[in-house]
Amino acid sequence: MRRLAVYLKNYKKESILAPFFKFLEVVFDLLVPVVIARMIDVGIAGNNREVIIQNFFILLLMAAAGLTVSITAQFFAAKASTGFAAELRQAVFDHVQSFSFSQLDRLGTDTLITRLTDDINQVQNGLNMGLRLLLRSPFIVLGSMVMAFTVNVRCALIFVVAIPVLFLAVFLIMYLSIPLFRNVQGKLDKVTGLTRENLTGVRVIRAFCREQESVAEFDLHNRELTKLNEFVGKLSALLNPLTYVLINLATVILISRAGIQVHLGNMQQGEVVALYNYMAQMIIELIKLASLIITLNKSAACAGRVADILKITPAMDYPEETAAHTPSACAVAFEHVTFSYPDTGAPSLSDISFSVEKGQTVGIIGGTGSGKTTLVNLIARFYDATEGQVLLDGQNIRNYTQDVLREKIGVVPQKAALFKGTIRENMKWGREDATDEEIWAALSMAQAREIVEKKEGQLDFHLTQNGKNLSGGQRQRLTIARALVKNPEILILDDSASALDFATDAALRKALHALRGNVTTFLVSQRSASIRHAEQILVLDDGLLVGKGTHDQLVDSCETYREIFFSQFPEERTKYTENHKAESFPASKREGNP
Ligand SMILES: Nc1ncnc2c1ncn2[C@@H]1O[C@H](COP(=O)(O)OP(=O)(O)OP(=O)(O)O)[C@@H](O)[C@H]1O
Repeated sequence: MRRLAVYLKNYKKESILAPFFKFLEVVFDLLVPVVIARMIDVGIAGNNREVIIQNFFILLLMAAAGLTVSITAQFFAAKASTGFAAELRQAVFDHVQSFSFSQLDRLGTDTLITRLTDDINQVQNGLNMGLRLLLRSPFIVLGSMVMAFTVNVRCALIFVVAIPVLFLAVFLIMYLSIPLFRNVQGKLDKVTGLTRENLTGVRVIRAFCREQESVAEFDLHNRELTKLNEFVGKLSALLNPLTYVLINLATVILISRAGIQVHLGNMQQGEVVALYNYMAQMIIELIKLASLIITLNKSAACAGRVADILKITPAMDYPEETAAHTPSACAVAFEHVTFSYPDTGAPSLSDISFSVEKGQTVGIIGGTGSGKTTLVNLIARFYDATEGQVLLDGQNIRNYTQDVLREKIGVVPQKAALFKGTIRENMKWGREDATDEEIWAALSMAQAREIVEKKEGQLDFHLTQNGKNLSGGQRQRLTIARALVKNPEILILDDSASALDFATDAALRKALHALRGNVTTFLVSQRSASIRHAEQILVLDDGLLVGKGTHDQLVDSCETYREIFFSQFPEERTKYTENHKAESFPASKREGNP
């Protein structure tokens, strides 16, 4: 909680004024029984009309004043809590942005969504209630006791016993339910995760007729959440009957004691009514306090979860300034790089070494899960190598500031991600000050010009969330264009042409070829045709670099490459086998010549 308090610093005034006005309301509330007692004992008992009317107007005035201060307190509490929640949400969101991919993988998106939304809402709710009621209820309870002493000391002693017993009951329930609220939020993470997965994959679910299984799984987790919520709810609900029983017991004792005192002539009826009123106020306040404590419990559990996120220090640190270095002819080099994803056993890349000259086009090929994406992710420093080092322009990648690094590298990820907004806005993610001409040039190069020209409003065409109003191939071409707008020194296309037809893929490669000299390009692909003409091809197999060289060199020397290539070009296998035979058994040998 203390970690979160800093986000309240801009709302100090509101955080003080809200309980202050609530305190004024308490004062008015505590004076009401005294005025009523005077009305009864002086006005009614003495048949004094003037006193009755006078006190009636005093009560009206006190009610109006009470209402005004109550609304004012509500206003300040709402202002402080909504402002606090907005700042906290922003801070958590900003903090999450600084997490490394490993940290994001480990935490998972679902829990981050719950913490940024539901958890922060619960904290906001708790703060709002806390500012208004946390002081009011104890004020009223203790104030009632003090006022009871001013009315009759003997009877007031009942309050002295009743109040600690009541507080003990409230504390006990609180102690039992706090840890359970954390579990509830954990289960909510699971339900959020399932909701997200099922809604984003709804088409696949329907295509595979998995609706029933999805519903059953959701049902199971939803029921678990409900069960736990019910249990916590029942535990919390105990609070009301428990406080009622205790307070009613105290009331019975109070009335029987006070009745005797009135009978003996030591007390007046109005004073008994006042004492009863104080007891009634206590009941109401304790009930409010009980529900406040439930809300505060929930809110404390959620605040803890939010604070846990803020506590995480970003695993990836960047220097303040990029270290000075002499430019190298080598754009990218890997020196004995090994990489393991967090919490996984075997490394996804083992002892990888290669170097790439500036302006070269590098093809990366290998089977599914062989480590292609992992390798290019290390070039963009989405992850840090577990062992060995990655060099950019002859300098360790860790010595670059984040901005310099991001400026140097343009990445087109495997999954084309576009954002809600116009095409122009999406293209400008590459470079904020890109002109329309530059955007069109990038679109042409990415074979996306025609797509945009056909759309209403062209660059002003509105993309829906995730670019869902485009086809998969169209989205891919736009993401390639976005990376090209950036004009990076190193361009990484991670299987970015997989949804393109062969002709478009070939045209794209031709256009990228024209970039040579300026840009070092990494082309990850499962298609041999896409990388065949690269100056250097890296062949991965199960995290190992099993071949590097040109296409011809690899066909001769690398079994894995040969297999991939021949599986896609079977006619080449026949040619290769024949040539190979011819080399092994030259014509002279076959004819039996020496
Ligand atoms: N975020 C992750 N956490 C844990 N393991 C991962 C993660 N991403 C990939 N892996 C594992 O690392 C290995 C290499 O994965 P990678 O995505 O680099 O393969 P790839 O060659 O790009 O595959 P594909 O051609 O299918 O895209 C795989 O065994 C995969 O299961």
